[in-house]
Amino acid sequence: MAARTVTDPKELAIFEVRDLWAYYNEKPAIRKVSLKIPEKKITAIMGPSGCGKTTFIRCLNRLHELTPGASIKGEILLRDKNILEMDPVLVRRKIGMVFQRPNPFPTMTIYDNVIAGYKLLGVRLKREEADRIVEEALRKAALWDEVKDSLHKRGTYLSGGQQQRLCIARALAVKPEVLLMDEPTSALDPKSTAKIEELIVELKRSVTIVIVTHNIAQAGRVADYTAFFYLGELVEFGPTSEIFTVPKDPRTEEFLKGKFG
Ligand SMILES: Nc1ncnc2c1ncn2[C@@H]1O[C@H](COP(=O)(O)OP(=O)(O)OP(=O)(O)O)[C@@H](O)[C@H]1O
Repeated sequence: MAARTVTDPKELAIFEVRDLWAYYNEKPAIRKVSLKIPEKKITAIMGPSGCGKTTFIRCLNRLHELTPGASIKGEILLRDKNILEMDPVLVRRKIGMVFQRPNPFPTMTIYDNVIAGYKLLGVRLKREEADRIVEEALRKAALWDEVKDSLHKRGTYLSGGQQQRLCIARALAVKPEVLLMDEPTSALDPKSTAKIEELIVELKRSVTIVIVTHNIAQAGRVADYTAFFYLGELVEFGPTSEIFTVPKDPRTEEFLKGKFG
């Protein structure tokens, strides 16, 4: 069945994915996916376990190809430039990622975690500049007030929810154009989850967000657009309000009713 890929024509697409295939040892996990991801919006990638959600977003910042035996075919245009032909380090600077489990660098302080991206890129920052970047990123991640007096303590001293916001600050510090989030709240309690969801909605003013979520209610709460994947294919894509109320494909409807995975 053909995928429905509707976005409001007034929305600017930051990504245009064309005929994307992604493989593990020649076995396809993503099959001929085409979609446009709108800029400064939140797009949720939804679907049952194993349908290719994580593989798909890992293609968007070229992490997929780091898996042994993995390969990609197709085009991923970031503002008309194919990222598959760009320097992967530059791609990952423009397209940040936050993972399922908070993963601050355990031996580093909160401060050093936030500017770790610059160190990895070999960029030397003056003290005042580093201070400014750290404060700005922690404020954007809604963590500044909680940590401003303990910047030189280790990141791992924070609670799980705070650690995840620290990881968001670390990703934001290098000023990405897109933030990919792979089930960012699945390891968190409801209160920390609510705080991160609030933050995600706030962040779309400055950055495009693509979020993988198992949680249908979460997609409904935060996402402007939703893509539904099944067995590596994009089944349906459109404004969340439409996908949730009038899904065009029976597989989307079944999923939304909780009938599988
Ligand atoms: N490193 C790997 N090597 C081989 N196959 C893999 C690897 N990672 C994922 N796969 C396979 O690719 C397919 C898509 O997996 P992926 O993790 O992208 O799905 P997902 O929708 O994110 O799943 P989940 O919701 O369970 O996290 C699955 O069939 C999975 O078994």
